[in-house]
Amino acid sequence: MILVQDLTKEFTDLKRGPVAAVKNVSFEVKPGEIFGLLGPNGAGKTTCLRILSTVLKPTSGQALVAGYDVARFPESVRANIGFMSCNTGIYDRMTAREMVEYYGRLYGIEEERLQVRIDEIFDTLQMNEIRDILGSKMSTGMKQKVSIARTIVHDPPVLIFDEPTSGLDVLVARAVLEAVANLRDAGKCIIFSTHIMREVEKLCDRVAIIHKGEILDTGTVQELIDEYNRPDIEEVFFELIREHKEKLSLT
Ligand SMILES: Nc1ncnc2c1ncn2[C@@H]1O[C@H](COP(=O)(O)OP(=O)(O)OP(=O)(O)O)[C@@H](O)[C@H]1O
Repeated sequence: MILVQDLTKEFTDLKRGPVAAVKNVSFEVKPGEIFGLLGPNGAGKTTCLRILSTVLKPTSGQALVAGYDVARFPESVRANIGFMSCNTGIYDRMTAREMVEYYGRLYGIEEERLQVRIDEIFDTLQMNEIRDILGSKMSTGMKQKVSIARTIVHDPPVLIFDEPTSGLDVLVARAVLEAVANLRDAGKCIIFSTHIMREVEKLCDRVAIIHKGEILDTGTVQELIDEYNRPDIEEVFFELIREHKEKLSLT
């Protein structure tokens, strides 16, 4: 469903010169799987997800999403993905239902089907009590539910979540994680970036640890714990980053 091979993205930064935000990254994500990208600030997670969602073009390498090459068939890729970050916008002057309808229409969903789909989503995400509330009157939790609803309104097979719980309180974050897990159980192919170890432990079927644009290792949480003989994923993470920093300082 997602196949990334040797993906590299370089930016030209006025102060720092050329910056390789993503370096020869490769991984695969299957339907019914949540693949985590775990990395500190500036690791390259957002750049990688922006390439997958066709906002940025790769400098080299290849990424296939739902069978389409992101550089050659961006429109087909966009029809097959839903993208959500922590600051996915909510319009103040629209109600929850109007917002989800608006995005459904942008995706060209035929009206009758759209209404059925929205009823279905509002039931599953338990949003019926907020359907007529305006964006300006919503709590953060309500806004996040609307963001998830608009991300999945066209029922895409691939979902991309870029730190979706950033800045949320524990209750709202938990509801978001539950919604993501339910989408996985419904067979979606999900990529999920985070710097929160607990989210990886609870949610991700496999995880790639990323630092300075490079994937340092990939596996299930248990595989990584066993491979590095550490008590938990946090310790694996710090060990890998320490080794990588050491390696970079020698080159
Ligand atoms: N448009 C740009 N121009 C120049 N450098 C950029 C640009 N976008 C990102 N970078 C650099 O690329 C690197 C990776 O950034 P990216 O935003 O992908 O990291 P991240 O893992 O998502 O971190 P964060 O959690 O802070 O968002 C950083 O060094 C960043 O400064």
